[in-house]
Amino acid sequence: MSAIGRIGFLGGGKIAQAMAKGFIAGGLTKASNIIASVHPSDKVSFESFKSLGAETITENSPVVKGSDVIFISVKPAVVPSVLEGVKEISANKLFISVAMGITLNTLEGNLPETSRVIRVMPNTPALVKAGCSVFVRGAKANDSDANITQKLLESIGTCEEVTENLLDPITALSGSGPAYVFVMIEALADGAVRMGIPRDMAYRLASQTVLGSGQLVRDSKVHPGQLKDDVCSPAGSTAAGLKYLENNGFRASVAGAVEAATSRCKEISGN
Ligand SMILES: NC(=O)C1=CN([C@@H]2O[C@H](COP(=O)(O)OP(=O)(O)OC[C@H]3O[C@@H](n4cnc5c(N)ncnc54)[C@H](O)[C@@H]3O)[C@@H](O)[C@H]2O)C=CC1
Ligand SMILES: O=C(O)[C@@H]1CCC=N1
Repeated sequence: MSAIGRIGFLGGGKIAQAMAKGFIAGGLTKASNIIASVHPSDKVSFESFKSLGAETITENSPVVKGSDVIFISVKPAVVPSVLEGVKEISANKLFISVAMGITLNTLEGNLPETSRVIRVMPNTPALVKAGCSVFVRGAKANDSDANITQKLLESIGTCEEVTENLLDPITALSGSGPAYVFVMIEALADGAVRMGIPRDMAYRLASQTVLGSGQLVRDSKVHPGQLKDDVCSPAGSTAAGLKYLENNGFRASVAGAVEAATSRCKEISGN
């Protein structure tokens, strides 16, 4: 058994698979230390999770009973009923919820008083150990729980502790953000294909460009506006491309997506 102990997932869908695969690939734990439950009708995530080599079942209780750390990775709407079903066996357990918009208050209110809860917002690049996660401690979570959470999340990318009031906009930024970036990569490639570049080469160059640009912002700590200016030669092609983006509301669209996604999180959380 790894130092982390057995890891359970209530819900074995996309994000659970990304995290579990990252934990295994990062050497943090073995597939044999992981167990997940899925909805009995969900053959797709049953097969996908099972293919990681981890035990995959259609009941929630064995996941809680047999795990030291239990991820809550079902859709927000079913979190209360799933917790209701395992409440009796959840005393003194550590739960880590990734459910969008489900507050610590709701999570703790649906579990026994002695359960410890941490809220996390991960993202799917965890699959390739390039995830971006944040976490918030619940009232009963102790330093050891925070350390375990940090260790788990750092094995699949970056991780920082935040306060709960930031979780909805963080969900909209880094939780949902990969989807915005994938659309951008697809759009870059579509434009390139129209200009005669082969499709596979277009994806390769577009994805490396996004990866390198993110890395440059992160590692150089230079303001992104300055880095943008550095690409724009006077009267050059980039300035022409940027003018097109500005005329078509690119900045407002991207910023607006973060605002719209935050509003949706707030609808779910009732804030
Ligand atoms: N997909 C993503 O990029 C991210 C998702 N999240 C959060 O993760 C949670 C899951 O999202 P996804 O993985 O995208 O959804 P998904 O639809 O891929 O997975 C949901 C999983 O829950 C299972 N499930 C449904 N009802 C169940 C029940 N009663 N008992 C046990 N398992 C049950 C399903 O079989 C499936 O395995 C959501 O709360 C979402 O807000 C958080 C961060 C990123
Ligand atoms: O779309 C969603 O609801 C979840 C939350 C963050 C990413 N996916």
